[in-house]
Order: sequence, then C-alpha cells, then structure tokens
Amino acid sequence: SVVEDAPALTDGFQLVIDALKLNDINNLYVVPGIPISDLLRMAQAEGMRVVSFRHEQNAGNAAAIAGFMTRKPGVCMTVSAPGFLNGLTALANATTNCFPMILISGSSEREIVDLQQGDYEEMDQLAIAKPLCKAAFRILHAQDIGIGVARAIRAAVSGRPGGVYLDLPAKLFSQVMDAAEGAKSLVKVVDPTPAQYPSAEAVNRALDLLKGAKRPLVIFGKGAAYAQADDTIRAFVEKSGIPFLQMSMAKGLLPDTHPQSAGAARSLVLQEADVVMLVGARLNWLLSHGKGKTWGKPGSKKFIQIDIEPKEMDSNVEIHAPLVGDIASVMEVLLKGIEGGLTPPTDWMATVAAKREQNVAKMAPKLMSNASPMNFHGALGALRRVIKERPDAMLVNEGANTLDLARGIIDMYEPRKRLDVGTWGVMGVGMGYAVAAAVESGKPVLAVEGDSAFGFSGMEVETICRYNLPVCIVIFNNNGIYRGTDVNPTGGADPSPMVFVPGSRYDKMMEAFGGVGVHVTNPDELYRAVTEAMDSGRPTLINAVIDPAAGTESGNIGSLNPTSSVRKM
Ligand SMILES: Cc1ncc(Cn2c(C)c(CCOP(=O)(O)OP(=O)(O)O)sc2=O)c(N)n1
Ligand SMILES: Nc1ncnc2c1ncn2[C@@H]1O[C@H](COP(=O)(O)OP(=O)(O)O)[C@@H](O)[C@H]1O
Ligand SMILES: [Mg+2]
Repeated sequence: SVVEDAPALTDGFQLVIDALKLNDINNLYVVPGIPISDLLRMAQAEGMRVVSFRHEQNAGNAAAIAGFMTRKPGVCMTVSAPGFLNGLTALANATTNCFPMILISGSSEREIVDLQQGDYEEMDQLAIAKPLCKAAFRILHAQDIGIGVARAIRAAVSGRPGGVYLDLPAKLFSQVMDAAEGAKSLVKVVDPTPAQYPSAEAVNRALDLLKGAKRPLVIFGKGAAYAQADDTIRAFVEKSGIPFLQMSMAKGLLPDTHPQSAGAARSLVLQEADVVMLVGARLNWLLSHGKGKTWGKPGSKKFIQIDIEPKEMDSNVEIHAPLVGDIASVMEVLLKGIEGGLTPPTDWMATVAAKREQNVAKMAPKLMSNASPMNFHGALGALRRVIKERPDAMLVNEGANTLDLARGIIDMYEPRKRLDVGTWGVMGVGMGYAVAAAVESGKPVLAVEGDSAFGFSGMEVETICRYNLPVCIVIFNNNGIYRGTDVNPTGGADPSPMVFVPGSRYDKMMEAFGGVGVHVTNPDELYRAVTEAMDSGRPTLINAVIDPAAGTESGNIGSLNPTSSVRKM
C-alpha cells in the first residue's frame, strides 16, 4: 500500500536525540518550555534521563559538574531568551572552571530576529553567548544536526575543557528528512581528547629541576582530578617521595591523610619550596598569582607546570619547565623518568610532616567543641567524622566561612568527591551540583551550605524530592551572610543587608515537599541526623544552628574587599 512504499522519514526532534545518544550522552539537565517541551518528552520516551529543574542556572550547573565528573559534556537544555540567559552564568562558570558542558537553547526564527520584528522571546542568543564560552554554533538545517552536535561535543572536551553554546531555532525541530539520509548525517566523534605527549626535551628539563631540588613540592589542581589518571599520579607521588598540596576540588586525588600530604602545612611549603610542580592548577588568585609574601623570597622558586593549555604558561610568573600535554600522558612519562633517578627528599618531607602534625594537633581540640549554638569548628568536626566513615559519599560545599573552614577541616579520601565553588567562588552552585552528583554517581550526597549560599538555589529541594535523590543538605544557619550579627548603622527599622530572619527553619522547606526536615543545635545531634540521612538515602535538610557571631567577614578572603579610607564602617 502507499504507506509501506513511502520512504521512512525522520525530523529535527529525532535527529537531535539520535545525535546525542550516538555519542553516549544519556542525561539531560533541563527546564522545559517552548520550543523544547516535545523534544524532552521524546527524549524521555527514548530512554534518556531528563532531569527537570526549577531554574536554568541550576540545570546548567548540574550539567557542568556532570562534565567534570564524567569527562563527557554535561548537557543543559533551555527555552529561548530568558531561559537561555538564566543558563549563561552556568555556561560561563563551566568555562572558567574548565568543565565540559553544552548549553542547548531553543531560539527564535532567524528571519524575524535579524529584521528585529519582535518574535516571541526574540534575542540573538548566539552573539550573546560567544564571549562567555569556548565555542558557539547554530544549526539551521536538519541534515546539519549530526555534524553540529559532533562539533559541540569535540569543542567541549578537547584541549582545555569548557562550555559550548549550541543554538537550535524552533523551526529546525519540525524539519523532515529521509530517515536513511538522516542516519547517514549523524557523526560519532572519534578520539575527541587525544593523548598529547610533551617532547623529550621538555620532560628532561623538568626532570633536571626535580632531581636538583632540595625542597620540591607538587601542587595538584582540579585539572589533575579531571584527568582521571589517579593510579599514575599516586605512583609518581609515592615513588618520588615529594610532599604535595591538593587544591580544593583535587582533594581526595590522594587521601588528605596521606603521609606526604602537606595540606596542613600549606604556608610552610609555599614559603620554603625551591621547585614547585603545578599539575592541572593555575597560578591564579587561589595561589596568590605565584608571587608575594605567600611564596617567600622573590625569585626563590623554579616552576614546572603541566597543562594542556599552552597559553597558561607564564600567565603570572616565569615557568622554567613548561610541560604542555594532557596530564595522564605527561605524568606517565615523568613516572618513567624518575625510575631510580630521583632521591626522595626525606629531610624536607620530615620537616613538612612535623609542621603538619603540629598544626593538626592545634586544630584537634577545636573540632571537639560541643558548644551550642554550635561554632563552625564543632559542626565541621561532626561532618569530618561522617566523611571519614563514608569516603565514597559526594561532598558539595559553598558559603564563605562554611566553605573556607570546611575545605581544610573535612578530609577527602577519594578523587572527584568534593564539588565546590571552584575558580570563580560563585554562590548558587550547591543544589545543581548536588542533583548531578546524585544522578551521575548513584552515591549519597552531603551538601554543606552556608544559609546565604543555599538561598541562591534552594527551590531545587522540590527537584531533589521529586526524583527522591539521596541528598542530605546541611545548612549552617548563622542567620546571615558571613555572620548574623550585623546591624543597620542608622538603627533604623530595616535590618542590615547582611542578615536574615533570626531563628529561621530551613528544614520546614524540605518537609513542604515530602522530604525529611531536622533541626539540630549541637554537633552530636548533627552527626546522628546526617548518619541517619546517609543510611536512609531520603532527601533530608538539616537546619544546623550556628552561633551568629561565629563567622568572619568573607571567610578567608576578607582582604579582597575594598575599604573606604574616608569613612569607617
Ligand atoms: C553569585 C554570587 N553572589 C554573591 C557572592 C558574594 N558572596 C556571598 C553572598 C556569600 C555568602 C556567604 O554567606 P553564607 O551564609 O553562605 O556563608 P557563611 O555565613 O558561613 O559565611 S560568599 C560570597 O563571596 C558570590 N560569591 N556569588
Ligand atoms: N586532562 C588535562 N590535562 C592537562 N591539563 C588539564 C586537563 N584538564 C584540565 N586541565 C588544566 O587544568 C587546569 C585547572 O586549573 P584550575 O581550574 O586553576 O585548578 P585549581 O583551581 O584546582 O587550582 C586548567 O588550566 C586546565 O587547562
Ligand atoms: Mg551564613
């Protein structure tokens, strides 16, 4: 009959789904609406995991951290204009942190946008996205969907990973084409992250510096965690005997309790080291740009830097031995290069270990504090114990005091388990990261949130309940941004802009959506409530009361704040 003879047809909706699935992308982090609602329904019908959020920024953050965790681009899908704009902060944050992510947004018809005739949600999204991401593409014809998706995937993960924008005008989805032709138009990306080995000359230059060093130091950044070269990295550290530092999201690459860890002796090693090897860590503000009093006498250090991005070398200070390549390949060659040729700096390591033990001993009593209302140290002592007992749990962390103190107090034992505000120090990543951490890892998630930080993405507690994710949110409720004691200098009726409703009960928010809400006022209650949540896997929010006076302005980075010389605040 006529139907049987008619060539099978496909369309833009189907080709987008086929192109993503062909490239092993199965999870979508989205906010539905025109023109992507049917695309999402079809994707779900085809077995893709479609996780629907309450705000695109959180969907985008989820996609970005999924990229960091999996080395595959995390995909966020939004509607046009306002939905696209809401996703941009996450796209820019992914690019800043070198997380591979693709923001796919529906958009308005080109002919109306280009004549500025006032389309529904009209905006030239491609032009607006370009400065905020690694690459940006628009697809106008169904037969180009295969190559367009392939381009976006390769751009996101190749070289320095980052954010990519893919613009899909509404009319593209309903375009029809021959199914056989459509299948042929699809592209499975081949080797998007090729091994990139450094030259022998570059390797020897670095090995010479390491062999001549009296006080060497290795600093691992989140690039080293992302590389997933965990065994090679551990072998290099243990064969070389060199002390190491782990930046926030690299913690757990080696256990923070490792005998060569210099985490608790950070000031000493940055001051005294004579050769510093940076592995997937930029000498940016987080490392004081490699200069100033943090780094001891000017010119007292020789730097080795391993990075896939050639332009990162000499970004802040002279790099004496640049090693351009992917961390897995470079560390493999360095490991071979030190076989039998490097004498472990045992005296230096002993000096570092002594300092570390001294600082750990100084901190220990603070972590036993049973004060109620709690201070940060007492509360974090309880959470430190939970993660020690559950090293495979994911830890999400944001805030100021809540972030800065947790970073040093909660030891990590496994790679890619600590997910925090990263390079940009951006608040609001918490719930998006928590959702993706649960979806991508299947492991229980502990999200340790400042009360202000939580507020940026808190509506997603409904998303967490809807998907019944094993997320335990602990809010350090000190009634404010940094602290809860600020006052309005005029004594007027309005509260200080830095404080919130005193005695607020965030746990009631979780109960509103069927999750478990707990209110705790001491570390023992906190420990028990988190343990119960991690055992049950039930969405849980614990309102942990912290003394409003316990914090400091901006945590550890108060010095970045400009202050008035004419007016004392
Ligand atoms: C998007 C965004 N907005 C504002 C800030 C400024 N900011 C803000 C608003 C912070 C919240 C600190 O309060 P908290 O309650 O989360 O943490 P503590 O009370 O424990 O210090 S930390 C910080 O740098 C930011 N980093 N990112
Ligand atoms: N697979 C990889 N191989 C080499 N370098 C990488 C790889 N993945 C990411 N990088 C690099 O790692 C660095 C990460 O640095 P950064 O985000 O500053 O880490 P941190 O904040 O933890 O110090 C970036 O410069 C990025 O180019
Ligand atoms: Mg606070």
